[in-house]
Amino acid sequence: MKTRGFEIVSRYQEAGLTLPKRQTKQAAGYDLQAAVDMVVPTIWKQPLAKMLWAYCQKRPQQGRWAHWAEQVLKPVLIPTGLKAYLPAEEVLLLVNRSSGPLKRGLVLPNSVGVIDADYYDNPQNEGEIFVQMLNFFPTDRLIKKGDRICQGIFVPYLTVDNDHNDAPRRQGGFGSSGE
Ligand SMILES: O=c1ccn([C@H]2C[C@H](O)[C@@H](COP(=O)(O)OP(=O)(O)OP(=O)(O)O)O2)c(=O)[nH]1
Ligand SMILES: [Mg+2]
Repeated sequence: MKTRGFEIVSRYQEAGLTLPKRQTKQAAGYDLQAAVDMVVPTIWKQPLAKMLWAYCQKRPQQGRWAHWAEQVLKPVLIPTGLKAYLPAEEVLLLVNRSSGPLKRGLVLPNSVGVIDADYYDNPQNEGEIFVQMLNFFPTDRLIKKGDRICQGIFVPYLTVDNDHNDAPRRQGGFGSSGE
């Protein structure tokens, strides 16, 4: 019987990913790994990126620099290649590892990632879990495939009285329900 768990999404079936594990007997969190190598640029480049960005707005032919500025100004979205199934009355919370900021300067700009039960197998991206990251250390950080980037904790959530939720099923993530 399936209750809650992680699965590998279709596009990473052949990528040799491993499912998240708890590292100690009573660890609450399942450590999620990066599915690919990815650079998280230092936010120290942001003042420069901001200037370049403004410059490029006036000169659209500078597309390459605009692209560079955009990469530096936005959090990086790290694919995990995973989706999670869970009961309707539970949520999977993505939280940083304590060593993330201390040893690597890495933070989740959304603080806690909320993975809803109806995100699983959604029509847009199959429910693939992404981790947002910013790097406040002064140098770029290379995250390697297989690095443990955050931890996922399954928890029950509560609803208010008379919660007649007739909203549709989730179609995607990151703003899919509108602004
Ligand atoms: O760190 C995160 C946070 C969210 N999600 C996915 C799962 C979640 O179910 C969906 C929507 O997240 P949330 O409700 O927090 O974001 P939103 O900006 O409100 O998007 P939406 O309008 O789609 O609800 O995006 C991730 O993959 N990683
Ligand atoms: Mg939402």
